[in-house]
Amino acid sequence: MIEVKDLVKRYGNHAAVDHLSFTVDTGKVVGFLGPNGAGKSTTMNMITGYIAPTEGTVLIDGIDMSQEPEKAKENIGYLPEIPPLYQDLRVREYLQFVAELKKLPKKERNLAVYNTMKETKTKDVSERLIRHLSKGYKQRVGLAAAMLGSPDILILDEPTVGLDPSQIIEIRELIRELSKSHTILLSSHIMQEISAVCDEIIIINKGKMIACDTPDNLTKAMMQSRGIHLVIRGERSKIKEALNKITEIGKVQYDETAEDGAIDMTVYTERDQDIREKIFYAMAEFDCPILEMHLLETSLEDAFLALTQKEGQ
Ligand SMILES: Nc1ncnc2c1ncn2[C@@H]1O[C@H](COP(=O)(O)OP(=O)(O)OP(=O)(O)O)[C@@H](O)[C@H]1O
Repeated sequence: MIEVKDLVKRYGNHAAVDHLSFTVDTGKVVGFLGPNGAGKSTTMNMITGYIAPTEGTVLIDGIDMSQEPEKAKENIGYLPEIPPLYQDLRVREYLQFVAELKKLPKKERNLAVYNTMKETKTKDVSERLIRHLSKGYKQRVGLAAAMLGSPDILILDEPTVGLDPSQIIEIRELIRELSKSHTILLSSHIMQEISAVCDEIIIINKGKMIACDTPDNLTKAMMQSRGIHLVIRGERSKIKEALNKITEIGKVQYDETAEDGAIDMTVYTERDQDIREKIFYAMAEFDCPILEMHLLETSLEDAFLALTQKEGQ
């Protein structure tokens, strides 16, 4: 479990992280989302004990990172945005070296390296020089290094940045697999990325938390209005009269005529309300058959942009 309480990091007068508090419960995969410069890496560096906070505390399974850093770090595997790989080492050599750094007992190292290579599917490249690996494989090796020592908590900073679409899918699948046995905090600036694998999403901007919820709830909560697209046969005046009966409707946007004698439009409700049945009965009362009706869903990407743009202005 990760507990972040009132965390602040100042560089001069600039607060890169500004009173941030959140919890990542054991076994959960939490996405840490924000635009470039939002403070994600700075926060992760404080959680993993790489930099000290200006204010606030980080508890890893109840152990205070600033009071007992060695003990707190024992249970964390960290994949920084740019993994510090030694380009001139072979994959197995590098992982052996990391195992030594992590003070794994000598007789356990070979098996630990073998197991992490198996889990991260890097066995095939174990004897290759790191400099000759593709970006996707380098990321896997970074992940393997983070996993050595079997930490329960994995902190992954933008693990798919710079990868091509097929490599992104592979890393995403790997994270999904790891999520079965780890607590994971994963950062990204791409909403789609995070919603695919996370139980919960924390959105930060300018060092502050602006939202924290499940991907679904976040989408719902962020929908300021819900659109319903309609194609209705009938006179415009009659349709307008019918719609006037539905008090929840905020705005009606008429589009091009869909087909002869039919009106194509989008109606918006002010809140997250489903008025499809009301539309059905109102149109039936005015003898205006509904030819088409469907909800326009707000995507998580839209919600994220709306949030960060609003905050960023
Ligand atoms: N060592 C530093 N000295 C001064 N300012 C810094 C330092 N490290 C980070 N910052 C500033 O703190 C803010 C947050 O940076 P951070 O790298 O944490 O953002 P991020 O969300 O990880 O962004 P990105 O996705 O671009 O890596 C930025 O404005 C950055 O310029």
